[in-house]
Formats: sequence, structure tokens, C-alpha cells
Amino acid sequence: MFGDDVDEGDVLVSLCDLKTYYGEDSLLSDDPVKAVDGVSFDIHKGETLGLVGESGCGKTTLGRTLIQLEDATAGEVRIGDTDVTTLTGDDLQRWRRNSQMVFQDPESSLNDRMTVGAIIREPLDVHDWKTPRERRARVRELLDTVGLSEEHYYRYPHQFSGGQRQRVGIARALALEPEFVVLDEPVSALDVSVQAQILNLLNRLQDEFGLTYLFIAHDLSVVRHICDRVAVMYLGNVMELGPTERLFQQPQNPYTHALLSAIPEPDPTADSDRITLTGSPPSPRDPPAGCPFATRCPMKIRPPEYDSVDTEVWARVEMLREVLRERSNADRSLTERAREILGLSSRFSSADEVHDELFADVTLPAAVEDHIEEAMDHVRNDNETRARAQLREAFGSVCDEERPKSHVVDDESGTSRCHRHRDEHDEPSRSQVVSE
Ligand SMILES: Nc1ncnc2c1ncn2[C@@H]1O[C@H](COP(=O)(O)OP(=O)(O)OP(=O)(O)O)[C@@H](O)[C@H]1O
Repeated sequence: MFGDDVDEGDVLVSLCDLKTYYGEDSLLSDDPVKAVDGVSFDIHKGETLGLVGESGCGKTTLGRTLIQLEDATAGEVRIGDTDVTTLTGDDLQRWRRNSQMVFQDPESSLNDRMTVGAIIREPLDVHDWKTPRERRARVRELLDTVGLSEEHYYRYPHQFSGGQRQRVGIARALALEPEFVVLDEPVSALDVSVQAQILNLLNRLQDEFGLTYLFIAHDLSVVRHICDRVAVMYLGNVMELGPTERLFQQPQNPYTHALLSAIPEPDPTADSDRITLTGSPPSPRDPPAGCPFATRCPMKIRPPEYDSVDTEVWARVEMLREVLRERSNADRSLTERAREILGLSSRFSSADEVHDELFADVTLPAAVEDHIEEAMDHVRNDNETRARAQLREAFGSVCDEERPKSHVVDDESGTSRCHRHRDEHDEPSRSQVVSE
């Protein structure tokens, strides 16, 4: 595992309520994309911290903000006493030297019109590092460090294999001797056999140069193999962060449960009690007001008066809320609008179909049914906003209303963001959603 002999106490980078929004005027704009939405954690010197989560949850944006390729909208990235988000001029250049990024796709991240030597030398040129002669010598040394040879200096990226190109990307990132490297899916574009070679190289370089890695990845098995700790991201938030083995064996956050149980089983006939992730994440332009995961969470807290309602029935109620929410975000096409104006049926007028599909084969307790019927009347009267509000009032809980705080969940200061960690609720567990 990367970073075996490191003193875990030494903090290199500290993130405090970091936000990166895309869109004009960011905080002032009505609906910016909240790609990173209030993230706080420490990165320890010499460790490999994994960053995982579904596509679009903000991993790359977080990595880019850390090394100041992206401007933070709010919050801090501290290194020692300095908040790097406020740096300008020479100070910013120094941080940029000290922190580098290796990109996912070695195919497109290298300029095909430059020789490999020039690509690796470029950051040295930009930062006016020593003399041209010393730069050339440094490039030759770097080629050797990453397992390439001097003769590769004058070749072009297209003459190289994917693995070799990624070695060039790594050499370029290391040229200015950084302390901190963001590895953004560095092996996902490579064949499995080549992946292992690149991971071994990264491991060796970390030992040799005392590097600290933020390792962004989709592939959870790679993360489990190489990371010291893992942060699980969802909709711009870190939902759980903890030591790798604890997190994989005893996930504490409902989202981590769901993400891990979505890993394909090696044996498809294996008896798995999988929690499947239904639906897709809400838009980062309009994240839920309470817990980011509330709209898909199988362990969402219910109001106490509905505690005894059958799990399946309750899931359908939540699904109705999700359908209404998604419909309100969906862009009605011109054809849909035209059909509506002409009084023809469209998918947006099929409220009764939705109702039947969800509830035809389940028996709703009277108290639940009354609320559903009331909401459906609002939908039929074209007032979906009122229907959503009414369902929220009737069936909503703390998960819909409050953003959960981070709770310490293991004796290595691992954290999880979930209301279920509060004393008055049961801890998240698989048994809340599946019969074992
Ligand atoms: N330059 C940009 N302008 C506007 N929106 C952006 C920009 N870059 C990213 N986004 C949006 O920000 C959100 C987070 O994107 P990001 O690329 O950080 O996610 P990710 O987790 O790295 O995804 P993936 O795993 O697919 O690379 C997405 O909704 C994305 O569409």
C-alpha cells in the first residue's frame, strides 16, 4: 500500500468548507453548478487519499481547486498558515510548483506536436528553472526515474503506448519536485496489465520522493488496493472519510453502503443483499435542501408515526416524491408544451399513470393514502409545487430539512455525514433496507 511508513498526524493540506461553483457571479447567481459544496478534511503528509463517487459528483473540480487550477468560490485550502485560495503572483507560482496534477487520459493530455523531452521540460521553462542545459539534464534524469530512456527524448507522444504516455505525464508532473500530486484517474484509460505497472511506479515514486497523493478514481478495487484513506463524495459533499479497510468492511454512511454494494459480484449467483442505487443524483444546480443523499437514501429517517409502514410501501411514497421532483427539474420540450397547449395528453399530464404504476399493487395505510390523494389532486390541478410541499410536510423528516453534520465514526477519526449518527436515531445499517 502507498504511504506505509508515514506519521499520520502530519497535516499537509487542510480544506475548510471549500466551495467551487460554476456559473456567472457564482454565489450571487440564481443557480450556479455547485460542483464542490462545503468540503472539509485534512490530507496527511505522505499518504494516498482516495476520492471516489459517481460521475459528476465533483471529484475533478475538487482536485483542480486544491492545486488552484480552479478558483474556489468560498472556504479555504490551508497549507501551514497560508490559505492558498488567496495567493497571487509569486506566492501562487510557488504553490503551483509544489502541487501538480496527473490527468486521466494520456492520449489527450499531452501535446502531440511537442517532443516528449519538450513536454517534460515545459514546466521547467515556464518557471524559469535553472539554466537550459540543467533543464535538459533534469529531463533525462526524469525519463530514467519513470522507466523511460534517454532515446525517448526526441520522440512524439503518438509513437508511445498508453502506459508510456502516462509515464511522460508523471515525469512532467514531477519535474518541479512537488510535494503534493493530484492523480485524476491516472490508470483508468489503461489496460489492466499496464495499470499495475503504473501503480507500482507511483508507489515507488511516493517512497522515493515523499510524495502526498490525492487519488481520484472510479475503480473501487484499485482504491482499496492502494489508498491509505478514502473520501466518498456525493453531489459536491464528502459523505464519509475513513481508513480504507474500515470503510470497505464497515461502511458507516448510507451512501457508502450503496456505492459499495453496487460493485459487481465476481460470482453472479452469489447470494448478495445488494442495496441498489435507484434513480440518478439530483442536479448540482438544485441540490436537496437537507441531506444531499436524501432523495435516494434507502435508510432515510421517517417521521415516527410512519415507522411501522411496510418498507416497500414507504419506498413507493418516496419514489412519488422523487418523480415529482424530477419532473419539476425536467426541461419540457417544445413538443410537450405544444401538446399541453392544444389540450393533448403529454408525459406531464400522466399523473394518474404514475400513481397507478407506483401504488396499484400495494395497500396503502389510510393515513398515508389521504396525503397521497391530496397531493395527486394538486398534481391534477397542475400545481406540482403545492403537491411537493404537501408531501414534504406530511412525510418529510430531518433528512429533508437539515444538512447533516460530520460525525466521528471510528477510532482513527474517520467521519460520516448522516443524521442517523445522532443519538436519537438508529445507526445506519443494512438491516434497515434489506431482510437478511
Ligand atoms: N467548467 C465547468 N463549467 C460548468 N460546469 C462544470 C465545469 N466543470 C465541471 N462542471 C460540472 O460540475 C459538476 C462536477 O463535475 P466534475 O468533473 O468535478 O465531477 P467528477 O466527479 O470528476 O466527474 P467524472 O468522474 O465524470 O470525471 C458536474 O455537474 C459538471 O457537469
